[in-house]
Amino acid sequence: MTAPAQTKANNTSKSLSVEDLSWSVAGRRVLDNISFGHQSGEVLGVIGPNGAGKSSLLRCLYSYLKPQQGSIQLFDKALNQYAPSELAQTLAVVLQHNQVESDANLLQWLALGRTPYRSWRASDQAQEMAIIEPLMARLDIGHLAQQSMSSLSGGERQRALIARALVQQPKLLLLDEPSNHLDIGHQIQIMQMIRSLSIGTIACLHDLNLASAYCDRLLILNQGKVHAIGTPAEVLTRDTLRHVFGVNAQISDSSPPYLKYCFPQENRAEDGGREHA
Ligand SMILES: Nc1ncnc2c1ncn2[C@@H]1O[C@H](COP(=O)(O)OP(=O)(O)OP(=O)(O)O)[C@@H](O)[C@H]1O
Repeated sequence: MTAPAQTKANNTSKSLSVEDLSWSVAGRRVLDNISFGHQSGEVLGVIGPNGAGKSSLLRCLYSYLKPQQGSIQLFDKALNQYAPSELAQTLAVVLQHNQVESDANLLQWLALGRTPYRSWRASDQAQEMAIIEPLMARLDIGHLAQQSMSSLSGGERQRALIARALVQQPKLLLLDEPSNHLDIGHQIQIMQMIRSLSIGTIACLHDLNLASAYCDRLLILNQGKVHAIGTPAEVLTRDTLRHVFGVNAQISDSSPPYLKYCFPQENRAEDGGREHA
């Protein structure tokens, strides 16, 4: 696998700061006292087993869910102080489930990503195309420009969604499973592209090898709590894999570390002590 670029975090300035965040639903605490910072420009991967709270955390970060406790500062301003259009110029989100209800063709649909920047005057189409066309080329969807959104394959639609998020020209990108629906070639292409962006990214990822290869730091969530946060080499340990994910794996000494799973798994979670109540 391609070695990652050097760290993207350009300095110690924070784009996002989360303090003591908790969110409960139906009497259950799904997110429990979460605190972390995101450095400007860095790629932060959020990993953890199914149900750990990754998507819920992301939903809090783009203001869809309102945590009952804690604070979120986005570029030094409280998230709940952002007006909708200001937030759309600051954050772009790609969700895990990528259904798109639209009869528009890809190009028309991508142009809607410029809505937060449009005034009452006619939009500047030439300027919008200068933003959209290079992104279509970069995401390998230029040949689909005239095709209707409803006819795209799952992988094409996923790349279209990422392009649409970037058309917004956000300062921070939130991605929930960006490699969903993608073949391995496009998974690597997307992760490499994310690394090459000048803006920072927070991405929920299930593939720990992709996360290790392409993220500056990883935040491991387990049962709604931060289990660990640090570089892939710091947090991807055999103990964590066994206790959080319930798997046995060999971890290379290389940087970033590469995981090799042991098959068959003789000591799965039930025997290996996953941190379940
Ligand atoms: N609106 C809700 N009502 C009830 N339970 C919820 C709600 N939203 C999330 N949950 C529960 O909170 C837990 C965390 O869900 P979440 O989708 O955040 O996990 P995740 O880490 O993203 O999981 P996955 O890897 O499977 O996508 C799950 O047990 C889920 O069922």
